[in-house]
Amino acid sequence: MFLRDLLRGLDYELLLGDINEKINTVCYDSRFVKSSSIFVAIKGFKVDGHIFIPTAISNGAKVIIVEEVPIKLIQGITYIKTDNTRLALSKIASNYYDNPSHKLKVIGITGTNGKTSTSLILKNILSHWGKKVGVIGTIGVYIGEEKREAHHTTPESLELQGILHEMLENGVEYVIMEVSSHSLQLDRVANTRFEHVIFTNLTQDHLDFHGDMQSYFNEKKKLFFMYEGTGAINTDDEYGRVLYSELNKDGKPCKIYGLHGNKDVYAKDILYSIVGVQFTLVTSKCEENIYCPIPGEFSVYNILSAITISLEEGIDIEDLKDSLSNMPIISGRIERLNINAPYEVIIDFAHTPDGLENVLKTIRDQVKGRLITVFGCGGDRDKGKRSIMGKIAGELSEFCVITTDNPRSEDPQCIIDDIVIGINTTKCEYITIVDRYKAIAYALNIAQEKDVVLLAGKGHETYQVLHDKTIPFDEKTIVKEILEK
Ligand SMILES: CC(=O)N[C@H]1[C@@H](OP(=O)(O)OP(=O)(O)OC[C@H]2O[C@@H](n3ccc(=O)[nH]c3=O)[C@H](O)[C@@H]2O)O[C@H](CO)[C@@H](O)[C@@H]1O[C@H](C)C(=O)N[C@@H](C)C(=O)N[C@H](CCC(=O)O)C(=O)O
Ligand SMILES: Nc1ncnc2c1ncn2[C@@H]1O[C@H](COP(=O)(O)OP(=O)(O)OP(=O)(O)O)[C@@H](O)[C@H]1O
Ligand SMILES: N[C@H](CCC[C@H](N)C(=O)O)C(=O)O
Ligand SMILES: [Mg+2]
Repeated sequence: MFLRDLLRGLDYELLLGDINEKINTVCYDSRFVKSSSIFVAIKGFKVDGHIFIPTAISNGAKVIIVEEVPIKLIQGITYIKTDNTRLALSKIASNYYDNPSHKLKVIGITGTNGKTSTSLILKNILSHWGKKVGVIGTIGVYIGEEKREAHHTTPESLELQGILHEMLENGVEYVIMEVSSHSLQLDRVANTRFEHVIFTNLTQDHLDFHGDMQSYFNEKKKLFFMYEGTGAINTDDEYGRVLYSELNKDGKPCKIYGLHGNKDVYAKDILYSIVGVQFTLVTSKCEENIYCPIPGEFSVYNILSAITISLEEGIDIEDLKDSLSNMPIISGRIERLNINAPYEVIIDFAHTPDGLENVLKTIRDQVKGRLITVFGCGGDRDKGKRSIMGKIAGELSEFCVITTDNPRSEDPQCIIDDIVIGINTTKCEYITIVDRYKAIAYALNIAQEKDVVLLAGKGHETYQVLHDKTIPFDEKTIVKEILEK
């Protein structure tokens, strides 16, 4: 492959060398550079990738893409300068893999909560319809039914374009992709063509990274300048309404969904139970009974967004109803464990104030005994959400066990102290136990007939990230192990 082909569509300045250079691979990490690579130097949050240029060259890089002109340019090496190397990486990666997103129908989902859940609902609908589907998100990457682990919710552009290319080679027609705000800010999804996009909601999270809600919203909004088909927006959400009014002004095709007021797609006569939801779906063309075995009001929102896109794609309503009623459980999303005990244990990924409030309210209505909540908050992430989550858990539970989530580089006790500030504003009884295994054991030990124990925050995760290592931590196995003892 020639460098000139990889640079197609990119604004750049040739500092030295030749754009007819032959290239084998593209890298943004000097440690993975091989002979005849392009090395893209990225100014990171921790280090400036420009300092690794000499290492990249000694590892075989023939082309260096920079934001800043290096002090010394070496003859025989091609140097390209561009304003934003993360953005350049996305362009080069898309060209390298022959722009796979242009040959796929990529559906992007953004919002604070509900991306993973919605992506898996949509995957099931499209698969049931007979399509081969790819999914890229928090739980992993699916190519059809083959599943792989993922390090990010939305991968770096080079990996993303590689995955899209592989999906295309494997006969995938539709790709459903969670688009995180980090990925929008860091140009991981730039130069990707989206067919449809979904906005689920926006509530507090990631303010450690974005600073404030407006900046967080501005990143999410970027996805809505990247689609060619339809944008589906939850306008029960206040940020969804702002987004819709901005797009409407520009005449961009979008459909709104929700539970309240005038919507293109909405639900009425909703019946909630611990095993699922039932409602009447109303659109301009139909009024149909829908059942889906995923509980909670938030699930109705996720289902409505998936329906909105499915109808845009022309899926037959009977097909749609059939796939929704046979929906498998979503791992770690309000998942009831199959255990031999007089009480229930539910695992959920709620790790934001809104997510926790939603899941607690959903369970609250169904609990005949006490609701015992075991939760913590992640380290090195938005500190402001901790006391809010403490208050919410305290207001909606009979008892809380405050413990560790993924502490990362922080002291777990300090994270717990932040949560305690919030729970102390409520009347809820609680205990703090740093060790999450012991915290779960404590909750199961005090649980009585008809109680529900909610383990919130880790959902599908099978590990715990401590300051110096990642250890196996699978809550489903742990609960069974504790009950067997
Ligand atoms: C905050 C954030 O997103 N950081 C991302 C960012 O890292 P960074 O800027 O700190 O990178 P850095 O370590 O300073 O390195 C700068 C450059 O030097 C290069 N380097 C570094 C060392 C070396 O020896 N040689 C070398 O070339 C690096 O490869 C990099 O290109 O660029 C990296 C490369 O793409 C990402 O892996 C990294 O994700 C980190 C690990 C991360 O944890 N991100 C999370 C917060 C994230 O993205 N989460 C969202 C989900 C959020 C949600 O729930 O909604 C996600 O999409 O996963
Ligand atoms: N539409 C929704 N609105 C609010 N809360 C939701 C919604 N859907 C799911 N939740 C709650 O939020 C938790 C996370 O849901 P999900 O994993 O689908 O979100 P996500 O957007 O993918 O999160 P992440 O950003 O961590 O990838 C769930 O376990 C549930 O408690
Ligand atoms: N995608 C989310 C996952 C959080 C999961 C929770 N268990 C935690 O570690 O905080 C994030 O990176 O903020
Ligand atoms: Mg997710």
